[in-house]
Amino acid sequence: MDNTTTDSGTSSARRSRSGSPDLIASNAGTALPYATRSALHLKGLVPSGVENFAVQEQRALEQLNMKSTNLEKYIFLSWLRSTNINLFYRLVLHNLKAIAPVIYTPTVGQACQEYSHIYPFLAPPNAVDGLYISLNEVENIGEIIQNYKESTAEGEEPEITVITDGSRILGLGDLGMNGMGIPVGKLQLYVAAAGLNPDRCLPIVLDFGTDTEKYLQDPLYLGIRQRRPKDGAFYTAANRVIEALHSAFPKMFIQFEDFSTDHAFGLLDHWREKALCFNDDIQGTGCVVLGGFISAVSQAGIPAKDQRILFVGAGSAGVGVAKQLVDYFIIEHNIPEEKAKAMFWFVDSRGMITANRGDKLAQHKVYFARQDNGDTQCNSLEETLEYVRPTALVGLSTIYKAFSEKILTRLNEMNPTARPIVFPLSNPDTKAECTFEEAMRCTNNRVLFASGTAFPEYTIPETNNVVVPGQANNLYCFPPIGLGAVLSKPEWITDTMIFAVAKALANSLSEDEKSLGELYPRIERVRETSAQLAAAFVHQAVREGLARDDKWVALVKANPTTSATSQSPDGTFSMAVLNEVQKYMWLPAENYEQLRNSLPHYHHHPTVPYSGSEKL
Ligand SMILES: NC(=O)c1ccc[n+]([C@@H]2O[C@H](COP(=O)([O-])OP(=O)(O)OC[C@H]3O[C@@H](n4cnc5c(N)ncnc54)[C@H](O)[C@@H]3O)[C@@H](O)[C@H]2O)c1
Ligand SMILES: O=C(O)C[C@H](O)C(=O)O
Ligand SMILES: [Mg+2]
Repeated sequence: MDNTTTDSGTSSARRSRSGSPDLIASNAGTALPYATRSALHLKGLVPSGVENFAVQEQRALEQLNMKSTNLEKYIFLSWLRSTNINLFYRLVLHNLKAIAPVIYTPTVGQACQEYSHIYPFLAPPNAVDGLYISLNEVENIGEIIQNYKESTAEGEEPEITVITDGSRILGLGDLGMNGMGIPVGKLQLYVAAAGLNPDRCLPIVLDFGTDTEKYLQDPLYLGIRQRRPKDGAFYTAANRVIEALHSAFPKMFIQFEDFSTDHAFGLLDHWREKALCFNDDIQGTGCVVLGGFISAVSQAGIPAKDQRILFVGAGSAGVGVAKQLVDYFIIEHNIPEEKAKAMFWFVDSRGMITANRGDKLAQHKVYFARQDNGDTQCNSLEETLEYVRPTALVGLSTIYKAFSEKILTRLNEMNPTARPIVFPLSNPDTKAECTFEEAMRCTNNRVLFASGTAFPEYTIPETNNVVVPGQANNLYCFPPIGLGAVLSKPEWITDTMIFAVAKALANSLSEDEKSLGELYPRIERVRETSAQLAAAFVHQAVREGLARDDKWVALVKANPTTSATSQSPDGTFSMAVLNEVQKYMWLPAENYEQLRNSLPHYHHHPTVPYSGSEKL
């Protein structure tokens, strides 16, 4: 029994994946059938009750609900994922609305801040969470990748990685190595929302130091204790890692996540046509906001061309989103680029962004800098609001309550006929520009609202009507983009592929959601919408002639949708492609036999006989 393991053989437990399926599955624990217990010499070592997975799940839910804080829930769920991944995903999928805020924003933000303090004692070889690549080990990247390969099952190369350097985690700043919680959390959403195989998901943190003194001084901090490298050294090291990953796993989809804005654009520009990659904060956010914005514009009560959109925050997210919206006005409303661009104003920490403001603008801000302001400069959001008189306010500033009640009230007054659009998108909730309740109260409940972190429903006091706020979080988009890319394998990811997904998102609202004026599908339906959005992506990748997977190219060509062109995607897809996408999507096993059959077989390890007829 040299390979006995207490792991379920999953991404978080890769190293222990050597052994027979029964050995690997042995942490099904109380669901282990009697015959298997006997064969594995486990008789008497587990309680005698043999349970089915549904009962186990009930116990897991009970234990989860015993935790009094969300951070405790996060720790419990991490432990469950490391010890029984099948049960973990059953629980997540059956309780997505309640659990998403624990494994994702907002709790994941707190978990990252505490990452070095809550790091579990289950370490390799019993659990491998992902790769921690230190700046001082970059020259040994070949060895690190080799170690990783040895820890995975044969034929289970990663098909997707989320990679960060922890330098801009949500709106919380530079968390250094502690940022690993984000790739781990994003990949859980990949599995839950889009059915990526958890064994083929690879979280990576580039542990390149931190400029946050608190972590450098924290005795429990688990990253390297040095300040971040200068730009040149950063790019040399980051590119070296990505080159090595790309050459080891050429088909792997790479998602850049939560890099500080100064490097986010640089990395994307360098890699976007060289590898199958995308930046979630720039492109994924652009996609999700465009999807909801299309719905908001259609309900606002003024023509799209009359929208005046004020962005608060001009980082990777703000500029990424605004560029997607410009494309939308050009493609969909035939507005020339200069006119479309002129529908946008930006405020950053120094006030309204203008070409003649007197400071040297960062390169990514230049495109949107106003040229038509004459001598007018606005130093604050309040002043800019009065100057622009916007119809829409989009917050990607990381500034908590930047949309004060005064700002929201003025916005409402400025738009007596059109419904104002308010998107406070900064994460987590402690950085959100306003709450749903504030936006509703200050606009006489007229607001078209979506936030980055989910806010509670609001009951209108006068009518007792319950209104559900939208969640404009890239969680609706990165899972289907990744899934569509993994399936169709385009040479690279174009803006029009992202556009197709945004359109599919806008199209995905149910009649019920539409009739209630909602801007996003309900989170409970995210698996369904992910499949649709991935199908739209695959169609577009083939339409653009960039898809490289013959099976998907043939399927799309045999089932084309006629309404779209490669330059003007409309998010449509065929049922044939949708059905195939759905077939690919991973689901946790329903019972022990299914779990066992889904596990890889290894050479040199006998399989313990399993009596399929045994009653569970
Ligand atoms: N909802 C989503 O899906 C989603 C996706 C990506 C990013 N985000 C959020 O967007 C936020 C910003 O991310 P980023 O990568 O663009 O970060 P960033 O730090 O590069 O950008 C922040 C921007 O806000 C500006 N700013 C700072 N203080 C300001 C002030 N007082 N008034 C006006 N502007 C001010 C900065 O000048 C900068 O332009 C984060 O909170 C992140 O969580 C949300
Ligand atoms: O992680 C999220 O919740 C969304 C986004 O990628 C962000 O950086 O805030
Ligand atoms: Mg992010």
